[in-house]
Amino acid sequence: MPCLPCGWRRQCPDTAEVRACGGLASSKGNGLFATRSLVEDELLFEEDPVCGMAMLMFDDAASGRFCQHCLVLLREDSETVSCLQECGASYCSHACRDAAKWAYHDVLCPVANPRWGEYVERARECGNEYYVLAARALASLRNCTPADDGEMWTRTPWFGYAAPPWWQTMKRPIYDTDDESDGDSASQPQDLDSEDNASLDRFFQSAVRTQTSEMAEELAAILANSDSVWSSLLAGPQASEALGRLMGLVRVNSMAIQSQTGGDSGDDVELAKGMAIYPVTSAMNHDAESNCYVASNPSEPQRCYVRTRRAVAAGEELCIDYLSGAPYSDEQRCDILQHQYGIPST
Ligand SMILES: C[S@@+](CC[C@H](N)C(=O)[O-])C[C@H]1O[C@@H](n2cnc3c(N)ncnc32)[C@H](O)[C@@H]1O
Repeated sequence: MPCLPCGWRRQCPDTAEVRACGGLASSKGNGLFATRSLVEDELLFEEDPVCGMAMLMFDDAASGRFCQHCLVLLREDSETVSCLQECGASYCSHACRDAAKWAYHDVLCPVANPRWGEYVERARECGNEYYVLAARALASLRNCTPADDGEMWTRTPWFGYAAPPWWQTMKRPIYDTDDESDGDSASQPQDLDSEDNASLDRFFQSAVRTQTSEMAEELAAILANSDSVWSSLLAGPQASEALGRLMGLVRVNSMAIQSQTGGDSGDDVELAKGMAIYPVTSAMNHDAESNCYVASNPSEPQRCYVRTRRAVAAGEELCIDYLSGAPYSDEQRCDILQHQYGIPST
């Protein structure tokens, strides 16, 4: 297979560069910095997701109505293009079908590979579409040549992206003890002390690791015939760690995307939700008082546009608000930032 440009490698625009946050901010890892002064509402750059990873979140009702690759609405009067294996996936154009096929669909098609259908079903049972995004990311590697040496993870084109083990990016669920509808409130222990909590946390993390290990084994089998150069990522005892870090990468770097291509308001608004990883945008750290924001255009839902909110000096870090526009209380925001992203409350 020819070595085609790999979307994971970050190609910065001339307005910005990725580098380590130094000094007191060094615990943030890398960040994106302005290479020159910028004016208010300046378009810094625009980009598409790496390997075209827009996807629907197990939303069967919506999935037939939106392009499976770019999430644009498939209008009744417009021509659609179907997966050549006839798995039911529809696309808005040949370009989208080809892009999906190149990135992941020729190996991750439930007709070409029935084990893939089973994997998606398991991901759905786990209520976790990150497993699907992680699989797409791994499948996309077959188009990339590994860097020269080092252990396999350091040779991936996403080496350098934040990738905590994903069991560190989630909080043990707390079930609603007020909800008596399931009659199970007696099983919810009240007044746990810190030792009980720590023990339940350990139990939860170990269950997540076991689940990840099973999914890694399944994914290794699915990719076995297509992904030989990279198969060692999911081989041996390190397999669950590798998938766990990839899941963590997906969890802390993906952005919600939304397609809204019906009427402006009322019942005829069509909504589809997806997630995607943007190579350069994913280098941007969070700031509640951010100097930049991410905009999108409903007719091109997967493309993101990063713009300044205010004038920015050369050398200043460029940040976005990770939870911008989300209807969370201050307490919920702190909780999500801390548990999902590992960002301490200020
Ligand atoms: C999308 S990545 C941002 C780029 C990342 N710093 C890197 O090195 O690739 C999100 C991760 O960056 C770190 N991060 C982002 N904003 C932060 C902040 N305000 N304070 C501390 N860490 C932050 C957290 O580890 C978070 O999970």
